[in-house]
Amino acid sequence: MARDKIALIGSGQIGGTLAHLVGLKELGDVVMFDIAEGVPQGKALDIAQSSPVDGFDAHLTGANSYEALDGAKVCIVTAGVPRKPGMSRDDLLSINLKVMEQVGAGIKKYAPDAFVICITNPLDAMVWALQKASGLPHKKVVGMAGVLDSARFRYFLADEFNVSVEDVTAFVLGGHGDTMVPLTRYSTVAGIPLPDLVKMGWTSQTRIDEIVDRTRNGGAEIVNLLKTGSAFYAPAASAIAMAESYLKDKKRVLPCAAYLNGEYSVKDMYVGVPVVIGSKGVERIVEIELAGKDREAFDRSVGAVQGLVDACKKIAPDLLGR
Ligand SMILES: NC(=O)c1ccc[n+]([C@@H]2O[C@H](COP(=O)([O-])OP(=O)(O)OC[C@H]3O[C@@H](n4cnc5c(N)ncnc54)[C@H](O)[C@@H]3O)[C@@H](O)[C@H]2O)c1
Ligand SMILES: O=C(O)C[C@H](O)C(=O)O
Repeated sequence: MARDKIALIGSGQIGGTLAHLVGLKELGDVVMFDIAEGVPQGKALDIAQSSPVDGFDAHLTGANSYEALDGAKVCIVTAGVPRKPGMSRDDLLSINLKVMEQVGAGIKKYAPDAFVICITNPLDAMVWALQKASGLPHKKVVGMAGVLDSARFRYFLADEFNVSVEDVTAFVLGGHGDTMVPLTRYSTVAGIPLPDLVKMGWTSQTRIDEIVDRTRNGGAEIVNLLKTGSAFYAPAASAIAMAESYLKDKKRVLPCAAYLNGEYSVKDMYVGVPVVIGSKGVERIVEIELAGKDREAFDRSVGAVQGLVDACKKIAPDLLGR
């Protein structure tokens, strides 16, 4: 059986980690694409040379031309620039918007049947622009952020309770920015929601509030430590979970930036909500009940994403006609 082709558009920190994970997990053959000459070729060769040691079979190549995407089953987009200390993700909007226009055109021409996962920031606006620029169906274009933000929340909670990360579930919804919404009511240890764990004396509301705050600032914490760029191991692992659910039709329920057309009372926008990912792409939007403070926080977050999408529309009005 021929292996699936996975195209990684952007071969920087996340792109390289993605290629390595695709190999280690034997998810398919990899084509790494970048505008930097030699970088995708060098990384692909380096990772290919690790395959005899780790015992995986995958064909890895690098390219500087969009033709290399031809026939890709999955495209994962990290092309663009990351932020540095003192910057917000939103500061990347105008530079990365131009990149999304180029990448969208490349995908439209060479990989129109692919499942596309966007990672480039500011995420919710960039996945919106990428869908417009590529013209692919909404259910085949999705953004990665919620899996990462929820993984951070899960990790901090597991650490707080001194339990396995495997037994902690969490959902972080909304936009991938300072307004993201970690949902305590839908976050659990072995099925026990966080508010019940507070009542049981496992922790205090103050500690939960501190963990929520750390989760919201999880990206900036790493940017400030690295100084030269942003997180890449956990973001790559998160996108791989989404790609794997598509390739293996696992139908995992994952928080992703998905296109909403009325769900959650949001129209024509990508925002983080739980979705089912299977072989058809985003197969279902899971509409959970949001009440009180959670609903207010979600609406505030949607407002922030709307502001970024409006900025995209101003900078690139031609995207709207697509
Ligand atoms: N959604 C998330 O949760 C999340 C998490 C981490 C990082 N990010 C974002 O992902 C993006 C990539 O992060 P990184 O750490 O891999 O950055 P990086 O700088 O290491 O890699 C980006 C790559 O994109 C390439 N590139 C730039 N313009 C391009 C173009 N027009 N066409 C093709 N390639 C192009 C660069 O040459 C570089 O190799 C950033 O925007 C970052 O903010 C998002
Ligand atoms: O924080 C960033 O700029 C990168 C990414 O969005 C993250 O959350 O790690």
